[in-house]
Amino acid sequence: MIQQFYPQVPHSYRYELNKDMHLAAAHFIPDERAGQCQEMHGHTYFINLTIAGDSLDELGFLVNFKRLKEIVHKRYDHTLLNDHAEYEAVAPTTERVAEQIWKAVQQELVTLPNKPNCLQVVVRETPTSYVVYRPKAEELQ
Ligand SMILES: Nc1nc2c(c(=O)[nH]1)N=C([C@H](O)[C@H](O)COP(=O)(O)OP(=O)(O)OP(=O)(O)O)CN2
Ligand SMILES: [Zn+2]
Repeated sequence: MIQQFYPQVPHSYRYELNKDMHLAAAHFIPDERAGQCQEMHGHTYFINLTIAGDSLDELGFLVNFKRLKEIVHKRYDHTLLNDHAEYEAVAPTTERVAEQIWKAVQQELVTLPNKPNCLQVVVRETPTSYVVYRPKAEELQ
């Protein structure tokens, strides 16, 4: 079980859902300024998604927890992040990973009739390092 305190996102939506997950992935930062991180190495990434909205679907879900896991975990678990198309031009830093996860999740949410939004993505790369990604208001539906 994943237990961690996360930063809160201020909002006025009626419902807020949080989904934790973790996945194993390798990466490297192809720049000599990255030091040791230039070498391929692995992490267990811990991810938290915050989804919010004012309406639920016919099942009473903001969005199915299982679908959120599929979008992120299925795509990245046991992969080399650098191999993914989204990291062809930019390195898979924790910041970029959080941003790409937000894009993938929000892309799904805009297809839902109840129109939830992903307000925050937290990606923990190591026990001492994590990133919080929050979209701009104009990127939300
Ligand atoms: N802003 C960023 N800085 C660093 C990133 C990153 O994605 N964004 N990534 C790395 C490395 O990939 C590394 O895996 C993580 O670095 P770090 O947290 O320094 O890892 P340590 O376990 O060595 O941390 P300690 O707190 O010193 O034990 C580097 N920087
Ligand atoms: Zn790393």
